Amino acid sequence: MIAERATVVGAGSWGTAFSLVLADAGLDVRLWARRPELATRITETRRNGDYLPEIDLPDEVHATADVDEALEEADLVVLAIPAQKLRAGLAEWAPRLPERATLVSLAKGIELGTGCRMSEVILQATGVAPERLAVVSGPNLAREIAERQPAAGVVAAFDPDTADLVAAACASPWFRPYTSTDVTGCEIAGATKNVIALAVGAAEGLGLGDNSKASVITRGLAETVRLGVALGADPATFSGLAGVGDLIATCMSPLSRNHRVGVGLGRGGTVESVVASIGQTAEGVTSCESILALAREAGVEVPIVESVVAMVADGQRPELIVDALMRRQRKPEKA
Ligand SMILES: NC(=O)c1ccc[n+]([C@@H]2O[C@H](COP(=O)([O-])OP(=O)(O)OC[C@H]3O[C@@H](n4cnc5c(N)ncnc54)[C@H](O)[C@@H]3O)[C@@H](O)[C@H]2O)c1
Ligand SMILES: O=P(O)(O)OC[C@H](O)CO
Repeated sequence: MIAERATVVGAGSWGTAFSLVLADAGLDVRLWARRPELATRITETRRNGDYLPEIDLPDEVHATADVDEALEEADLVVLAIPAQKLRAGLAEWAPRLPERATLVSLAKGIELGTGCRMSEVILQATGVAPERLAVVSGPNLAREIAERQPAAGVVAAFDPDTADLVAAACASPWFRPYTSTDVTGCEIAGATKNVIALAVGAAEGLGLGDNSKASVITRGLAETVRLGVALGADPATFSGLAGVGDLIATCMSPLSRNHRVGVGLGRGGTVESVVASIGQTAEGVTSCESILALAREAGVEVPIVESVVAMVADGQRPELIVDALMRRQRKPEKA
């Protein structure tokens, strides 16, 4: 089976960029925008002025705010709304999903309150069989993808045939999807790197240099692997595109919203003011608390995640956090 028609739910940065990926791979794409006026503007200008203003969208991308029109004959339904909004959003979409459509999650977060990964939220909210679900992750900053800069990603699914189907639907000369069956690993890596990027951004905002940032990235990877493995992930996933690949992109790029929020906090801004000034989703801000809760439940130490929670949720100053991390008990690196 091949996918011919896709619906992308959510016309933000990544939903818009991914609709272009699918169109370049040869699919007919419906891009659903929550606001009818945005759908109209995209149709009229062939651009999404709110999120990717300089990018011309291919003719195969059709914007709409009508759920039924968006879903008509969809082979793939790609979910590109923020993690904390997904369950509520799916309540509206679930009863209208085409019976055989494959669902694809793009969100990189962990649900607050439940600790659910996005695949778990989707399965619970829609009741679809796990074989009909895939997750796309990797170092995929929306702007660079939309500019068609060459990049690779990972399509993870419980069923290898589903991973192949979705990979075929997004493959192009400039987007190279690899496949995986480690859904848990890709999701934990994708959500946790956002939190590590907040810490790295804060270090940058404090004026610290590359040694400090590389140290946080590397130890952040160590705690991500510990958490992922405790939750059943394959350790190899974390040295792949969804792991170290995305960690590097998000921690180092000024395009990353999580990195930028971290920089703002390091410079002394409040969470509210920094997040408002960016005006887009920075998943680490909300998911840091749910990731910490998951880690505590699994009995895993995640000191950097804990520090980010102290900074984001408890308003602690980043300088104090650096000090606390540096004063931790010495131990073997691999512990
Ligand atoms: N932007 C990227 O580079 C990128 C890359 C890979 C993954 N992601 C992930 O994709 C997800 C979406 O991120 P984004 O960058 O598109 O965010 P964004 O802030 O750019 O856009 C979010 C979109 O979701 C819509 N939305 C918000 N609440 C909604 C609701 N209740 N119901 C329906 N729609 C709602 C918004 O209107 C907006 O169109 C996040 O989990 C993010 O981590 C983003
Ligand atoms: O802009 P961010 O921080 O949400 O990161 C975007 C992507 O997840 C990078 O792969």
